Amino acid sequence: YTSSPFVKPSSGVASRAPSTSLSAVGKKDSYSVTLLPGDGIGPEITSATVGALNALTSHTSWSINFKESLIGGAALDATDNKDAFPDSSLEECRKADSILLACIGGYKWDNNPREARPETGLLKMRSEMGLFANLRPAKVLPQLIGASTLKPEVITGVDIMVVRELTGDVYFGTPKGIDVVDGERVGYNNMIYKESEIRRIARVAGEVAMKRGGKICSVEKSNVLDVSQLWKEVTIDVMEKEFPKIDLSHMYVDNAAMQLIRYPKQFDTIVTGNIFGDILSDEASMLVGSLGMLPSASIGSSGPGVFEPCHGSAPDIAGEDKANPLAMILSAAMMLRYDLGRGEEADVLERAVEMCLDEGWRTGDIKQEGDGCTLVGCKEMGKKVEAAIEKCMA
Ligand SMILES: NC(=O)c1ccc[n+]([C@@H]2O[C@H](COP(=O)([O-])OP(=O)(O)OC[C@H]3O[C@@H](n4cnc5c(N)ncnc54)[C@H](O)[C@@H]3O)[C@@H](O)[C@H]2O)c1
Ligand SMILES: CC(C)[C@H](C(=O)O)[C@@H](O)C(=O)O
Ligand SMILES: [Mg+2]
Repeated sequence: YTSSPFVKPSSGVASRAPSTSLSAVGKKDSYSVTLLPGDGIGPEITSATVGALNALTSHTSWSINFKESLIGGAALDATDNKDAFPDSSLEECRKADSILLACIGGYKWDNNPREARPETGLLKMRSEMGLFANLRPAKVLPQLIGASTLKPEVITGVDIMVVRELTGDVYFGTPKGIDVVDGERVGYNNMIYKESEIRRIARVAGEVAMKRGGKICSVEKSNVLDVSQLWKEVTIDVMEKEFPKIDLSHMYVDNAAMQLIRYPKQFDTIVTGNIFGDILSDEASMLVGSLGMLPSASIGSSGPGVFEPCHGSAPDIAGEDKANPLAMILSAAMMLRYDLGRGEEADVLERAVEMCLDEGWRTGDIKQEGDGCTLVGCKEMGKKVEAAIEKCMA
């Protein structure tokens, strides 16, 4: 399709996200994809994404078979609040070629005990499936320059890949809990990284950066934290021995949070731990214009990857047909490229998203007053993407 005059080479969000040697199942005639719609806006954006993928595969010789599974609050509701990621879902995920996840969480489950929270299901999935690397590209599209709260000259041309470690850090460290000590409650979590965990995420960052600008900024807090000191030492060692061409720099996370706003163009690839990556990637979404535009790929050293927007279940707009489905659709493009070995079709999907933006369709999160664009809902945005795909494939 890239030979079609209509399909310009994509400059899309995920297209600068190079495939790594991780996860890919490669080309097949028929792929099985497990869908995890989850909670809140999840079912709405999933439906738009499946519509876009079906529009795409109606023109290809290969197909995708979708099977839905439960995660998050939806799984808690179905299991009498027992499990936010039941074994049946894990099995479905393990045997699929790839997995598309929307988002989890919501007010209804916010007061559940930790083990019965939707978030616990998401963490269980990442951990059980060994998805230690989370790639979160933040590429500013020219069509959305006005959607950011930052000045155009600060964000034009920004193209950052956040490589976030996903199965370690305070998220998983033990001991953890809330105990009573000396008559008062004390809450604690443990920020912990093994050398091997740092080494493998540094390797992913090296691989990713070699296919991008060749520059890595490792973000930590080694001026204060021992775990960050180890992070820094191991990262330096990996780059010196395995990626000598990489231009490696180091930044404390507090400074990085500031620099991302001050001069984001200084960054190419950022490698960082789980909690810092979580925070910095949400921050980076405002360079792009909206959290509703940020896709991600969660991958491990083998088995299927999970492709998921960076945002949550947006309970404030759930069920109102207001959600932006583009982050999930762009996550599907990452799935095509990384897991399914279908880079050309991933280009088409990204190009279709850009065409919709060129045509002026905007969900509320990316609509500006006086921008001359047309406000659409989640469903309609999905249909516009489908129509753009038809034009691309014609
Ligand atoms: N990966 C995930 O599933 C994930 C990620 C983050 C938060 N969460 C969960 O989601 C719930 C809500 O968390 P939160 O409010 O802090 O974060 P959120 O990402 O759900 O929402 C933050 C803000 O961004 C908006 N937003 C997010 N995605 C959008 C989209 N696609 N289109 C338009 N607007 C969008 C929301 O309306 C809200 O105003 C919590 O239960 C949280 O734990 C889940
Ligand atoms: C919901 C939560 C567990 C999750 C995280 O912290 O990783 C979310 O914020 C994300 O970014 O995917
Ligand atoms: Mg987050």
